Amino acid sequence: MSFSLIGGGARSGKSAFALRRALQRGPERIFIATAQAFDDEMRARIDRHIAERGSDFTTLEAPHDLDEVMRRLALPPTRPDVVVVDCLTLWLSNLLLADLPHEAIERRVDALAEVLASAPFHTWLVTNEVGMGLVPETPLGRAFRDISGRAHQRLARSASEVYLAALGMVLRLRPGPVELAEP
Ligand SMILES: Nc1nc2c(ncn2[C@@H]2O[C@H](COP(=O)(O)OP(=O)(O)OP(=O)(O)O)[C@@H](O)[C@H]2O)c(=O)[nH]1
Repeated sequence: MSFSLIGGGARSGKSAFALRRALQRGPERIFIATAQAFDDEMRARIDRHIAERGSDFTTLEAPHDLDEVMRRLALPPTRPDVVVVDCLTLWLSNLLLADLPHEAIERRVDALAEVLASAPFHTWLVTNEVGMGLVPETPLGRAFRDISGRAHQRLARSASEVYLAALGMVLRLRPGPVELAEP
């Protein structure tokens, strides 16, 4: 079908925007989280998100196998109306931290782009726009920045819509012309 890519910085409102838009689709909604709760602060944050979503979405967790989970969802009998993936960048960092070679990660991004574009439901793919600050000090940080940037270029090529959340607004980059919306 088609997918929307939405990026932005931390607390830019990108996830809330994607969730609101997803609510406008059919009643079978799935939320796929790629985050893992490694400490109490993250656990509390995740619990808040779960409470906010309430019963509007069925939650799946896919910190490493996002591409595989999307492939399975695209097959009958599972047929959601809409899927929200939050977020691409954490999935990429999970793969990097699992020591996957960079080329293998890029192949998985390709596979993800293909399944998102062909799935029989719409997907909102949330991501963090990284790389606009200082050059990261560590090789791992630099690899993450580069892999994220390349993944965004790849995914934007296949996305039917692309949005950027910044300065408390959501800017629609595709389809043009540029449009402003409340975050
Ligand atoms: N494991 C897990 N993670 C979740 C769940 N719900 C949300 N998350 C994670 O929470 C993270 C987003 O939370 P925040 O850090 O508060 O949001 P943010 O990206 O800084 O802010 P926004 O730009 O407003 O979206 C995402 O990485 C999600 O994967 C869940 O049910 N389980």
